[in-house]
Amino acid sequence: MEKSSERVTSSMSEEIEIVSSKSKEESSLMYVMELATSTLKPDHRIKVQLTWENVSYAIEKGSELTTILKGVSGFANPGELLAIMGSSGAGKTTLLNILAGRLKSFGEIKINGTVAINGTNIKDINFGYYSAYVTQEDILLPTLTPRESLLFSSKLRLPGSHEDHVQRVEKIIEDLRLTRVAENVIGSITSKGLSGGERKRVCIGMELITEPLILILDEPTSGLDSYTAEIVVDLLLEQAKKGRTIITTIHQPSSGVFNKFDRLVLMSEGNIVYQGQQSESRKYFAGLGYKCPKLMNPADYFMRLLHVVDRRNLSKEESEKLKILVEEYSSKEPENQLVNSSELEHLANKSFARPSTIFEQFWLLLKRANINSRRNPIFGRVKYLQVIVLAVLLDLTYNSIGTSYSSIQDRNGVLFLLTMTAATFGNQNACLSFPSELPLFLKESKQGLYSTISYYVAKTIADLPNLIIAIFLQSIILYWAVGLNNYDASKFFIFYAAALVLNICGTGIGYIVGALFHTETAAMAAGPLFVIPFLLFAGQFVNVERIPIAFRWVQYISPFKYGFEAMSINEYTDLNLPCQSCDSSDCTKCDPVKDLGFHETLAESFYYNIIIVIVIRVIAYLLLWNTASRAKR
Ligand SMILES: Nc1ncnc2c1ncn2[C@@H]1O[C@H](COP(=O)(O)OP(=O)(O)OP(=O)(O)O)[C@@H](O)[C@H]1O
Repeated sequence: MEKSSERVTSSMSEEIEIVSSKSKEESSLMYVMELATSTLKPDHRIKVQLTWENVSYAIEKGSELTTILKGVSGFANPGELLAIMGSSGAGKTTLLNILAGRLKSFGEIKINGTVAINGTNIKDINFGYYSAYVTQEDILLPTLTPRESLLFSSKLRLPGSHEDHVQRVEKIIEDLRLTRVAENVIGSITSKGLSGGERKRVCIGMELITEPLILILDEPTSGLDSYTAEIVVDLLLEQAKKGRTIITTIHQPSSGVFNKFDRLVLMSEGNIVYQGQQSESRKYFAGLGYKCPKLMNPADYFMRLLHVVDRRNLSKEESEKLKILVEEYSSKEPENQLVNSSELEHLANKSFARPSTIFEQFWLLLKRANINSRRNPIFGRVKYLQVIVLAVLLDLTYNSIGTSYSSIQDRNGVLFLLTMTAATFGNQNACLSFPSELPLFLKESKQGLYSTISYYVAKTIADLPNLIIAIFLQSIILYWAVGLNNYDASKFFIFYAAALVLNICGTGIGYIVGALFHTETAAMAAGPLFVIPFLLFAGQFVNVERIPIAFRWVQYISPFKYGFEAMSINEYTDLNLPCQSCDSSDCTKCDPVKDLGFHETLAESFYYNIIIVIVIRVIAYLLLWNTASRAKR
């Protein structure tokens, strides 16, 4: 929310004001006109140098202080690709995240030092306006195509007409050589789709949409074969040639990839032990007595040189080696920065113009969620398969249930099985699909692209059509075949409405579990715990009048109790069933609803369930909002 409000602060008048304070050459009328009418992306002619000075990162737990970064300094120049390498646990990702402004002192984490662009501390400007960050994991919606992903990314980030966005996206598709796969569904590890390299290029493309002047990437080649890794690095070099400042951490580059870096930062145990031109690195280490064999990949050699067996307990040999490397690096003449930050243009505190109102955001998210919901097998094919198989199974088992006394057990069985499956299928499906979308939501929410409410309402609405159709199909297939109450047409529709509300409840509980547990596996494991108590006290397993007093309250908040009750009242009203002991003369009519211990009317059971649906959805929203707020810190 904070960031999105920052985004609004930019206005055309501010842009013009900023321009007027610039050098004579830049404030030519043409330039003013161009900026004033631009789509408010950073001006690509500005060159940005990123510097960091004496950056330290420590974790203070009581009296124990663990220092992860030990006061490191350095710079990244425009037009260059800077690679940060080092042994595992050296502090590469920590440094990268500090440079990207993603880590702040908080609680036990203490961060010191300054990070600046063109001499301005990144804390004093909206760094997100000038920079973009590509995470190590590919955060994408697997159901979308690259073209769709880029188009939504463009529309959510920048203002402009549909044609502007399409043009921008097509240019990126061409630049990132994604034309051949632009219409293919992205897919994921479990569902076939784009290759790892193609997915990574889509991720980079989604960040390049705003034409950032600084691009920061966390291990963009991890998991890729050496050839694909080279393609990705080539693309980064192309972006650097356009004047961008590119910083990336990288794990084990092939020699082909290594030789492409312009500059190199080598880290060990929170220290920088080399910083300079990549082409000079072999010579530098050879000068210290660490000569890389001619036929060996220098990256492998440096990794072996910097490797330590146990970070907390360095051997004597490792400590001595590290001491020499750190001392030699400190005594080295400071590297010529090539671009002096004082010569670079001072950067103003600009923000992106707000691309859309909350309703436009909602509309865009609804369109995206709709595509996702239509193509998502969990909410699509799997859901239909679940309900159809269940309906056919019930048809075959209960076929023409009849109106004998024993049909009461069968009717209760059918209705409760439907209640149970609504709870479990809905819950499971949401537990599987909701957390899988969470990383993208959190990333975009952190970038301030939209509000949690826009996302949540769009997602909730988009998931409904499949549910409405699937439950209708299920009801049609089983209602008459099983032989449920056929008194009049309203019976079927009330049954359908109760089943639908039950399914909406089941899905809603899945959203709660997903928002609480964040990963599919954890949500799937925890999911049943959130439905079993409500099912236990829904009236079938234990007569509601016999529920222990301590647990009696559970039935009042159980959506499955009210759903089962609504279906039972609908089923048994206007249905003449004989009593068990009926001997024709003084036969009293059976009352299975009363036998189940239900007291509400049909309207009341619907009313309470609708309130519960709303409460469940509000709880899921609050949990999601809380997760998003925590991720923004
Ligand atoms: N918040 C934290 N709490 C505790 N330890 C942390 C925290 N953040 C980082 N560390 C530790 O700091 C060290 C450096 O972490 P970092 O992720 O920066 O290493 P890295 O060089 O990127 O390693 P790798 O290549 O294995 O990803 C690691 O030992 C990590 O466990």
